[in-house]
Amino acid sequence: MSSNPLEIIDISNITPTTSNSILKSLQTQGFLFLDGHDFTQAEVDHLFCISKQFFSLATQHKQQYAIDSEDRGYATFRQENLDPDVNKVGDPKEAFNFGGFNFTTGDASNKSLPSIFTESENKIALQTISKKLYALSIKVLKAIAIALEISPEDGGSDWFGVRHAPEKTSMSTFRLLHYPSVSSMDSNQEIRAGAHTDYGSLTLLFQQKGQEGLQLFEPNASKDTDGKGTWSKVPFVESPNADYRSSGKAAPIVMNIADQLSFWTNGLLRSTLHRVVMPVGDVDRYSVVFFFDANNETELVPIPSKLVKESEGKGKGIEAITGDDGKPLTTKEYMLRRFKATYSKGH
Ligand SMILES: O=C(O)CCC(=O)C(=O)O
Ligand SMILES: [Fe+2]
Repeated sequence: MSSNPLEIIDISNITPTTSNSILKSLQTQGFLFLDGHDFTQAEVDHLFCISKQFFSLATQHKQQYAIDSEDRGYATFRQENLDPDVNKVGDPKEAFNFGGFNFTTGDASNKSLPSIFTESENKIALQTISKKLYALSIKVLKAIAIALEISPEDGGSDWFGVRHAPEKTSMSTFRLLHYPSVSSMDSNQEIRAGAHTDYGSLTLLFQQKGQEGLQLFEPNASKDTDGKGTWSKVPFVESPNADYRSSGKAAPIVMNIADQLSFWTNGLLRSTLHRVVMPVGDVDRYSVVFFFDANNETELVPIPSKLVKESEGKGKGIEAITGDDGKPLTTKEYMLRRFKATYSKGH
Protein backbone atom coordinates (compact mmCIF):
# COMPACT_ATOMS: atom_id res chain seq x y z
CA MET A 1 0.00 0.00 0.00
CA SER A 2 1.29 3.47 -0.76
CA SER A 3 1.95 5.75 2.18
CA ASN A 4 -0.87 7.86 3.49
CA PRO A 5 -0.26 11.57 4.23
CA LEU A 6 -3.66 12.05 5.92
CA GLU A 7 -5.06 11.48 9.41
CA ILE A 8 -7.70 8.76 9.76
CA ILE A 9 -10.19 10.05 12.35
CA ASP A 10 -12.87 7.91 13.98
CA ILE A 11 -16.01 9.98 14.35
CA SER A 12 -18.31 7.36 15.86
CA ASN A 13 -18.25 9.46 19.03
CA ILE A 14 -17.83 13.20 18.86
CA THR A 15 -15.68 14.04 21.86
CA PRO A 16 -13.68 17.25 22.41
CA THR A 17 -10.55 15.25 21.46
CA THR A 18 -12.07 14.08 18.15
CA SER A 19 -13.29 17.60 17.42
CA ASN A 20 -9.85 19.07 18.02
CA SER A 21 -8.15 16.44 15.82
CA ILE A 22 -10.58 17.22 13.01
CA LEU A 23 -9.93 20.95 13.36
CA LYS A 24 -6.17 20.44 13.38
CA SER A 25 -6.18 18.32 10.19
CA LEU A 26 -8.43 20.80 8.46
CA GLN A 27 -6.17 23.68 9.45
CA THR A 28 -3.00 22.01 8.25
CA GLN A 29 -4.00 19.87 5.27
CA GLY A 30 -7.66 20.61 4.65
CA PHE A 31 -8.13 16.86 4.02
CA LEU A 32 -8.64 13.79 6.24
CA PHE A 33 -10.14 10.29 6.27
CA LEU A 34 -13.36 9.71 8.22
CA ASP A 35 -13.66 6.34 9.89
CA GLY A 36 -16.42 5.11 12.20
CA HIS A 37 -19.14 6.27 9.77
CA ASP A 38 -22.18 4.08 9.15
CA PHE A 39 -21.77 3.15 5.48
CA THR A 40 -21.49 -0.56 4.74
CA GLN A 41 -19.26 -1.99 2.02
CA ALA A 42 -22.34 -3.60 0.43
CA GLU A 43 -23.98 -0.17 0.16
CA VAL A 44 -20.91 1.39 -1.43
CA ASP A 45 -20.53 -1.56 -3.84
CA HIS A 46 -24.16 -1.14 -4.88
CA LEU A 47 -23.56 2.57 -5.47
CA PHE A 48 -20.58 1.93 -7.75
CA CYS A 49 -22.58 -0.74 -9.57
CA ILE A 50 -25.38 1.76 -10.31
CA SER A 51 -22.78 4.28 -11.46
CA LYS A 52 -21.09 1.82 -13.81
CA GLN A 53 -24.42 0.81 -15.33
CA PHE A 54 -25.32 4.41 -16.00
CA PHE A 55 -22.02 5.36 -17.61
CA SER A 56 -22.11 2.27 -19.85
CA LEU A 57 -25.28 3.60 -21.56
CA ALA A 58 -24.96 5.14 -25.04
CA THR A 59 -23.75 8.77 -25.00
CA GLN A 60 -26.81 9.82 -26.97
CA HIS A 61 -29.03 8.40 -24.27
CA LYS A 62 -27.05 10.04 -21.44
CA GLN A 63 -27.20 13.38 -23.23
CA GLN A 64 -30.98 13.42 -22.93
CA TYR A 65 -30.26 14.35 -19.32
CA ALA A 66 -27.76 17.11 -20.14
CA ILE A 67 -26.62 19.28 -17.24
CA ASP A 68 -28.81 22.36 -16.67
CA SER A 69 -28.26 25.86 -15.30
CA GLU A 70 -28.67 24.52 -11.74
CA ASP A 71 -25.77 22.07 -12.30
CA ARG A 72 -28.03 19.00 -12.36
CA GLY A 73 -27.78 16.17 -14.88
CA TYR A 74 -25.16 14.66 -17.16
CA ALA A 75 -21.88 16.40 -18.05
CA THR A 76 -20.35 14.75 -21.05
CA PHE A 77 -16.69 13.90 -21.70
CA ARG A 78 -14.56 17.09 -21.57
CA GLN A 79 -17.54 19.36 -20.80
CA GLU A 80 -16.18 20.39 -17.42
CA ASN A 81 -12.87 22.15 -17.05
CA LEU A 82 -11.66 22.60 -13.47
CA ASP A 83 -8.47 24.41 -14.44
CA PRO A 84 -9.20 26.38 -17.64
CA ASP A 85 -5.96 28.41 -17.42
CA VAL A 86 -3.90 25.24 -17.87
CA ASN A 87 -6.21 22.87 -19.72
CA LYS A 88 -7.59 24.04 -23.05
CA VAL A 89 -9.70 21.00 -23.95
CA GLY A 90 -11.69 20.12 -20.80
CA ASP A 91 -11.26 17.27 -18.32
CA PRO A 92 -11.27 13.70 -19.74
CA LYS A 93 -14.20 12.55 -17.60
CA GLU A 94 -17.99 12.35 -17.54
CA ALA A 95 -20.30 12.97 -14.58
CA PHE A 96 -23.88 12.79 -13.40
CA ASN A 97 -25.07 15.30 -10.80
CA PHE A 98 -28.08 14.88 -8.52
CA GLY A 99 -29.17 18.17 -6.93
CA GLY A 100 -31.99 20.14 -5.32
CA PHE A 101 -32.10 17.74 -2.38
CA ASN A 102 -34.60 17.37 0.37
CA PHE A 103 -32.46 15.55 2.90
CA THR A 104 -35.39 14.51 5.07
CA THR A 105 -36.51 12.17 2.24
CA GLY A 106 -33.20 11.83 0.40
CA ASP A 107 -34.87 12.86 -2.86
CA ALA A 108 -33.13 14.96 -5.50
CA SER A 109 -35.22 17.21 -7.73
CA ASN A 110 -33.56 16.76 -11.13
CA LYS A 111 -36.13 17.55 -13.88
CA SER A 112 -35.83 14.01 -15.21
CA LEU A 113 -33.79 10.95 -14.28
CA PRO A 114 -32.71 7.92 -16.31
CA SER A 115 -34.63 4.77 -15.32
CA ILE A 116 -31.50 3.15 -13.87
CA PHE A 117 -31.74 5.66 -10.98
CA THR A 118 -35.50 5.30 -10.45
CA GLU A 119 -35.84 1.48 -10.41
CA SER A 120 -37.10 0.67 -6.94
CA GLU A 121 -34.02 -0.95 -5.37
CA ASN A 122 -31.64 1.63 -6.83
CA LYS A 123 -33.94 4.51 -5.92
CA ILE A 124 -34.08 3.39 -2.29
CA ALA A 125 -30.30 2.91 -2.20
CA LEU A 126 -29.69 6.42 -3.56
CA GLN A 127 -32.16 7.97 -1.09
CA THR A 128 -30.58 6.13 1.83
CA ILE A 129 -27.06 7.12 0.81
CA SER A 130 -28.06 10.78 0.35
CA LYS A 131 -29.60 10.89 3.84
CA LYS A 132 -26.52 9.24 5.34
CA LEU A 133 -24.18 11.66 3.56
CA TYR A 134 -26.21 14.54 4.96
CA ALA A 135 -26.10 13.09 8.50
CA LEU A 136 -22.35 12.46 8.30
CA SER A 137 -21.66 15.99 7.03
CA ILE A 138 -23.73 17.52 9.82
CA LYS A 139 -21.85 15.42 12.36
CA VAL A 140 -18.51 16.70 11.06
CA LEU A 141 -19.75 20.30 11.06
CA LYS A 142 -20.91 19.85 14.64
CA ALA A 143 -17.42 18.68 15.61
CA ILE A 144 -15.92 21.71 13.88
CA ALA A 145 -18.33 24.04 15.73
CA ILE A 146 -17.32 22.43 19.05
CA ALA A 147 -13.62 22.85 18.28
CA LEU A 148 -14.21 26.49 17.23
CA GLU A 149 -15.81 27.06 20.65
CA ILE A 150 -18.84 28.91 19.30
CA SER A 151 -20.71 30.06 22.41
CA PRO A 152 -24.28 28.85 23.05
CA GLU A 153 -25.61 32.44 22.69
CA ASP A 154 -24.08 32.58 19.21
CA GLY A 155 -25.51 29.23 18.12
CA GLY A 156 -23.10 26.79 19.77
CA SER A 157 -22.55 23.37 18.21
CA ASP A 158 -25.64 23.87 15.98
CA TRP A 159 -24.21 26.95 14.27
CA PHE A 160 -23.74 25.04 11.02
CA GLY A 161 -26.81 22.83 11.48
CA VAL A 162 -29.26 25.74 11.25
CA ARG A 163 -27.53 26.96 8.07
CA HIS A 164 -27.67 23.48 6.50
CA ALA A 165 -31.31 22.63 7.31
CA PRO A 166 -32.32 19.35 5.59
CA GLU A 167 -35.55 20.53 3.99
CA LYS A 168 -34.34 23.97 2.80
CA THR A 169 -32.93 24.40 -0.71
CA SER A 170 -29.20 24.33 -1.25
CA MET A 171 -26.76 23.73 -4.09
CA SER A 172 -25.58 20.48 -2.46
CA THR A 173 -24.71 17.99 -5.18
CA PHE A 174 -24.26 14.25 -5.22
CA ARG A 175 -22.06 13.36 -8.17
CA LEU A 176 -21.09 10.15 -9.94
CA LEU A 177 -17.82 10.41 -11.85
CA HIS A 178 -16.20 8.28 -14.52
CA TYR A 179 -12.69 8.81 -15.87
CA PRO A 180 -12.25 6.46 -18.87
CA SER A 181 -9.03 4.47 -19.15
CA VAL A 182 -6.16 5.86 -21.18
CA SER A 183 -6.47 3.29 -23.97
CA SER A 184 -10.09 4.19 -24.60
CA MET A 185 -9.01 7.81 -25.02
CA ASP A 186 -5.98 7.55 -27.22
CA SER A 187 -4.39 10.54 -25.52
CA ASN A 188 -1.25 11.50 -23.64
CA GLN A 189 -3.10 13.70 -21.23
CA GLU A 190 -1.87 13.29 -17.66
CA ILE A 191 -4.52 15.15 -15.72
CA ARG A 192 -7.99 13.70 -15.27
CA ALA A 193 -9.43 16.56 -13.21
CA GLY A 194 -7.60 19.89 -13.25
CA ALA A 195 -6.29 21.51 -10.05
CA HIS A 196 -9.09 23.24 -8.16
CA THR A 197 -10.60 23.87 -4.76
CA ASP A 198 -14.20 22.83 -4.09
CA TYR A 199 -16.84 25.53 -3.77
CA GLY A 200 -19.15 24.77 -0.86
CA SER A 201 -18.86 23.79 2.82
CA LEU A 202 -17.24 20.36 2.70
CA THR A 203 -16.80 17.42 0.34
CA LEU A 204 -17.01 13.66 0.97
CA LEU A 205 -15.54 11.19 -1.50
CA PHE A 206 -15.77 7.44 -2.15
CA GLN A 207 -13.06 5.90 -4.28
CA GLN A 208 -12.16 2.29 -5.09
CA LYS A 209 -9.05 0.26 -4.49
CA GLY A 210 -6.77 0.12 -7.55
CA GLN A 211 -8.30 3.26 -9.11
CA GLU A 212 -6.38 5.93 -7.24
CA GLY A 213 -5.21 9.22 -8.73
CA LEU A 214 -6.44 11.94 -6.35
CA GLN A 215 -3.68 14.29 -5.16
CA LEU A 216 -3.67 17.26 -2.83
CA PHE A 217 -1.32 20.20 -2.90
CA GLU A 218 0.75 20.69 0.21
CA PRO A 219 2.47 24.06 0.33
CA ASN A 220 6.04 23.85 1.61
CA ALA A 221 5.58 20.14 2.35
CA SER A 222 9.23 19.56 1.57
CA LYS A 223 12.29 21.78 1.65
CA ASP A 224 13.41 20.30 -1.70
CA THR A 225 10.66 22.02 -3.59
CA ASP A 226 11.95 25.55 -3.14
CA GLY A 227 8.94 26.59 -1.13
CA LYS A 228 6.65 25.76 -4.03
CA GLY A 229 4.97 22.82 -2.35
CA THR A 230 4.30 19.29 -3.54
CA TRP A 231 1.46 17.12 -4.78
CA SER A 232 0.72 14.28 -2.31
CA LYS A 233 -1.15 11.13 -3.33
CA VAL A 234 -4.36 10.30 -1.51
CA PRO A 235 -4.36 6.49 -1.42
CA PHE A 236 -7.23 4.11 -0.88
CA VAL A 237 -6.98 3.08 2.80
CA GLU A 238 -8.57 0.28 4.80
CA SER A 239 -9.81 1.03 8.29
CA PRO A 240 -7.16 0.54 10.99
CA ASN A 241 -9.99 -0.82 13.19
CA ALA A 242 -10.26 -4.62 12.82
CA ASP A 243 -13.84 -4.64 14.13
CA TYR A 244 -14.95 -2.23 11.41
CA ARG A 245 -13.26 -4.33 8.74
CA SER A 246 -14.75 -7.60 9.94
CA SER A 247 -18.24 -6.18 10.43
CA GLY A 248 -18.55 -5.13 6.77
CA LYS A 249 -18.18 -1.39 7.20
CA ALA A 250 -16.98 0.54 4.17
CA ALA A 251 -13.41 1.86 4.10
CA PRO A 252 -12.66 5.35 5.51
CA ILE A 253 -14.16 8.18 3.45
CA VAL A 254 -12.05 11.07 2.14
CA MET A 255 -13.21 14.46 3.38
CA ASN A 256 -12.01 17.94 2.50
CA ILE A 257 -12.88 21.51 3.29
CA ALA A 258 -14.25 23.69 0.53
CA ASP A 259 -14.07 27.45 -0.13
CA GLN A 260 -17.03 28.66 1.88
CA LEU A 261 -15.90 27.04 5.10
CA SER A 262 -12.53 28.62 4.48
CA PHE A 263 -14.11 32.06 4.00
CA TRP A 264 -16.34 31.60 7.06
CA THR A 265 -13.27 30.90 9.17
CA ASN A 266 -11.09 33.72 7.76
CA GLY A 267 -8.91 31.04 6.17
CA LEU A 268 -8.32 29.20 9.45
CA LEU A 269 -9.57 26.05 7.70
CA ARG A 270 -7.82 25.31 4.41
CA SER A 271 -9.71 24.82 1.17
CA THR A 272 -6.96 22.77 -0.41
CA LEU A 273 -6.06 22.61 -4.06
CA HIS A 274 -6.47 19.09 -5.44
CA ARG A 275 -6.52 17.26 -8.77
CA VAL A 276 -6.84 13.78 -10.27
CA VAL A 277 -3.97 12.36 -12.34
CA MET A 278 -3.79 9.36 -14.66
CA PRO A 279 -3.20 5.99 -12.98
CA VAL A 280 -0.10 3.89 -13.55
CA GLY A 281 -2.03 1.12 -15.30
CA ASP A 282 -4.67 1.33 -17.95
CA VAL A 283 -7.69 1.58 -15.64
CA ASP A 284 -10.91 3.53 -15.50
CA ARG A 285 -11.60 5.49 -12.33
CA TYR A 286 -15.08 5.67 -10.83
CA SER A 287 -15.52 7.99 -7.87
CA VAL A 288 -18.55 9.37 -6.06
CA VAL A 289 -18.46 12.84 -4.55
CA PHE A 290 -20.85 14.64 -2.23
CA PHE A 291 -20.51 18.42 -2.25
CA PHE A 292 -22.29 19.73 0.83
CA ASP A 293 -23.41 23.35 0.81
CA ALA A 294 -25.26 25.71 3.11
CA ASN A 295 -28.86 26.73 2.39
CA ASN A 296 -28.99 29.10 -0.58
CA GLU A 297 -29.64 32.39 1.22
CA THR A 298 -26.95 31.91 3.88
CA GLU A 299 -24.70 34.96 4.01
CA LEU A 300 -20.96 34.45 3.94
CA VAL A 301 -20.09 36.24 7.17
CA PRO A 302 -17.39 35.20 9.65
CA ILE A 303 -18.24 32.58 12.27
CA PRO A 304 -18.51 34.04 15.81
CA SER A 305 -15.47 32.28 17.24
CA LYS A 306 -12.40 33.59 19.03
CA LEU A 307 -10.18 31.38 16.87
CA VAL A 308 -11.73 32.76 13.70
CA LYS A 309 -11.37 36.33 14.94
CA GLU A 310 -7.69 35.72 15.61
CA SER A 311 -7.07 34.60 12.05
CA GLU A 312 -8.60 37.78 10.55
CA GLY A 313 -6.40 39.05 7.73
CA LYS A 314 -4.20 35.94 7.79
CA GLY A 315 -6.05 33.71 5.33
CA LYS A 316 -8.48 33.77 2.43
CA GLY A 317 -11.29 35.60 4.26
CA ILE A 318 -14.71 36.95 3.48
CA GLU A 319 -13.28 40.26 2.26
CA ALA A 320 -12.00 38.36 -0.80
CA ILE A 321 -15.54 37.70 -2.02
CA THR A 322 -17.73 40.55 -0.78
CA GLY A 323 -19.78 42.04 -3.63
CA ASP A 324 -18.86 45.49 -5.04
CA ASP A 325 -21.65 47.04 -3.01
CA GLY A 326 -19.87 45.82 0.14
CA LYS A 327 -22.70 43.40 0.97
CA PRO A 328 -21.80 39.80 1.83
CA LEU A 329 -22.44 37.28 -0.93
CA THR A 330 -24.88 34.46 -0.29
CA THR A 331 -23.91 30.82 -0.73
CA LYS A 332 -25.88 30.53 -3.96
CA GLU A 333 -24.38 33.70 -5.45
CA TYR A 334 -20.88 32.41 -4.78
CA MET A 335 -21.64 28.96 -6.26
CA LEU A 336 -23.10 30.40 -9.46
CA ARG A 337 -19.99 32.54 -9.92
CA ARG A 338 -17.79 29.47 -9.72
CA PHE A 339 -19.93 27.27 -11.99
CA LYS A 340 -19.73 29.89 -14.72
CA ALA A 341 -15.95 29.49 -14.86
CA THR A 342 -16.00 25.68 -14.78
CA TYR A 343 -17.93 24.59 -17.87
CA SER A 344 -15.99 24.92 -21.11
CA LYS A 345 -19.05 24.51 -23.30
CA GLY A 346 -21.52 26.10 -20.92
CA HIS A 347 -24.62 24.33 -19.66
O1 LIG B 1 -12.63 12.06 -8.59
C1 LIG B 1 -12.07 12.53 -7.62
O2 LIG B 1 -11.42 11.85 -6.89
C2 LIG B 1 -12.13 13.99 -7.24
C3 LIG B 1 -13.10 14.80 -8.01
C4 LIG B 1 -13.10 16.22 -7.57
O3 LIG B 1 -12.19 16.70 -6.93
C5 LIG B 1 -14.26 17.08 -7.90
O4 LIG B 1 -15.10 16.67 -8.73
O5 LIG B 1 -14.36 18.18 -7.32
FE1 LIG C 1 -12.81 18.58 -6.05
